[in-house]
Amino acid sequence: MGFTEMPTNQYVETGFWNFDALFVPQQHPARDLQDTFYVSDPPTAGKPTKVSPDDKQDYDQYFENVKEVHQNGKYGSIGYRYPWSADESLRLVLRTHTTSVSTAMLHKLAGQKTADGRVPPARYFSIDRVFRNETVDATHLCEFHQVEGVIADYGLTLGGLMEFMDMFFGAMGVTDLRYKPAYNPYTEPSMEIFSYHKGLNKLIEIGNSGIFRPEMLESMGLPKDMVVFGFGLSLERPTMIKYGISNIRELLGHQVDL
Ligand SMILES: COC[C@@H]1[C@H](c2ccc(C#Cc3ccccc3)cc2)[C@@H]2CN(C(=O)Nc3ccc(OC4CC4)cc3)C[C@@H](O)[C@@H](O)CN12
Repeated sequence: MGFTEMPTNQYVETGFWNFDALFVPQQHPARDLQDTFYVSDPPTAGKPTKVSPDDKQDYDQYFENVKEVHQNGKYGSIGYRYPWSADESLRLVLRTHTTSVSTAMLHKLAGQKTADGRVPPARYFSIDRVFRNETVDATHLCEFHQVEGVIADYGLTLGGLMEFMDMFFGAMGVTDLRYKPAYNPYTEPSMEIFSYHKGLNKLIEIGNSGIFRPEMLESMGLPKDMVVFGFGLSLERPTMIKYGISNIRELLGHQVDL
């Protein structure tokens, strides 16, 4: 479907890339210790800097834009109006979603211009480990594999996102999807995606999606008329359903024949 794989081989992120750049406020519960693993050594990282000589991006301006959009609002948003802390944004975490990588890829895209001076459309995907300080039980571990896709283009609509999700899941034989309004700090509108599972005789949640907010996209320098879809699901849930596995531990480690 034209997606390029994202480089997701870095599990430790700053709060900046995992939360602040996604317009997740510093008081958001997802940033609490009961949800996020913080790395204590080293406790913080330096401010984001150029990743390679051909990196055209102005990271100082990006950092200022993120601070401003949280603290006072920007780009037509009233923001959250709280004193944004640079130190808090530089704390290190085990990434709670691969959307931190999608953010870095979109920021890099914003620095690219085609001959007509426009940021080119792009499609990125990743499938990799994410870490959450969850209470471990039969279906939850402190980590899971997130499948994520991002589509950046001009003139995209919410109906188009639904149509794409119908195609994406349709390719796996999952049809007749239902969409339910949801909330993510970084996407507005957001939708949970459901499908009726004949075997389980009930509607099951098969993913989440949304349109990234201007507070996130314009802060990184993407043009106002560029729209970006994001969607995600896990690898463990479909695997457990497909193979009738009730305990998530059966997916990992040595198989113990009882
Ligand atoms: C803390 O839980 C997060 C995880 C995981 C998840 C949720 C959201 C995203 C996302 C996202 C996103 C949204 C907007 C922009 C960018 C990314 C990614 C993974 C699954 C997402 N879920 C999930 O995978 N369910 C699922 C997926 C597929 C499936 O069968 C396949 C079709 C054949 C069956 C089930 C839904 C639930 O399991 C949910 O309770 C658990 N979710």
